Amino acid sequence: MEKLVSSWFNVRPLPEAYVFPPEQRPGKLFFPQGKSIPVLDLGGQNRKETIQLIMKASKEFGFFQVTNHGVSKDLIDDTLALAKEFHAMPAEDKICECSKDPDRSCKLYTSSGKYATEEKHYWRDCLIHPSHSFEKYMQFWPAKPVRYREVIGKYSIEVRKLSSKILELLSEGLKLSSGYFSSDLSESPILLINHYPPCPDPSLTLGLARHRDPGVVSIVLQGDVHGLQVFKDEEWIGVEPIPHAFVVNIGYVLQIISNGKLKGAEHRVVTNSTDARTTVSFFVYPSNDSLIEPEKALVNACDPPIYRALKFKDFHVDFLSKSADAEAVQKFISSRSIY
Ligand SMILES: O=C(O)CCC(=O)C(=O)O
Ligand SMILES: [Fe+2]
Repeated sequence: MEKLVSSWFNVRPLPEAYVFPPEQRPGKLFFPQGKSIPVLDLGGQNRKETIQLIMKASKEFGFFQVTNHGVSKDLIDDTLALAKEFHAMPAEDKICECSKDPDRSCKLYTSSGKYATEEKHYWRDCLIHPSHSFEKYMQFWPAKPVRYREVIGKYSIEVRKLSSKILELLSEGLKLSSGYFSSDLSESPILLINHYPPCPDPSLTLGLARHRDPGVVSIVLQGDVHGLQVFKDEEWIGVEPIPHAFVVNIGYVLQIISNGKLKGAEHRVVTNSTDARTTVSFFVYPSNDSLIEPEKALVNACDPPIYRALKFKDFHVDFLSKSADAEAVQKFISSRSIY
């Protein structure tokens, strides 16, 4: 395997393979206070009001944070601690812990996962595995650190409940039936444990390139280190770390189902020179054979489908081949596509 950045991050200067062309570099790393993505209190009593706020945030930003979400602070702290402990292990141990499944359901990679073919590498290592079902996949999760399966198992259950709560609010806001998303549309969630070590020159490189997420929604635990940014009105907005809050964003699948009423926002990760940043992303994914298309109840003669029907696996394979290129993905999913 190519070398994990966490194994050599203190090498100086930043190697050429990580230096992005000037137009893709992060530019300003710090942003004036003021512009920020919405923060929603999910513990509020008024469900109607919560739905209005979540719909407004999903339409205008495609990104928001949630507090009072029902996942305990202790579990969040334990999860982040385990995530950091995993990436702090020696490379041989990490590789060994992620090599148990011949079908590679659990993988450790560096950069984007396309190391051999990408032009530049990202300053990031990533552990990725299915979050459910436990019966099928937990046996392939890392068994070291020793509490990994116990803590990440509990976290997977709680964050999945939170995703269902959020999807219930969104389906009500879209006037879809209750339980709309608790179907094959949310059957195959995955977890990514991202790690961005301190970087010798954060102004020249990226932790993750500008992208939209592929799934229904993503729920990200970003800890207390800055780095995530959202592109809004032609500028990058930093997502302020709020202790124990989750960052939620709309993925392509929900954009397609809602026929563009809700839109995924482009985001990226910048690095810093002093603090390692470890984050946990939970992606709500449909099963591979789910048909993803604009929901019939949301289209009509005046509002025709702007996306075509695709099996999730076909969309996903294509997405992975062109994830950073929003225009290419848009072309592929468009109802006017000539594929
Ligand atoms: O690490 C982060 O803050 C965000 C990660 C992300 O965008 C992703 O996993 O798709
Ligand atoms: Fe993302």
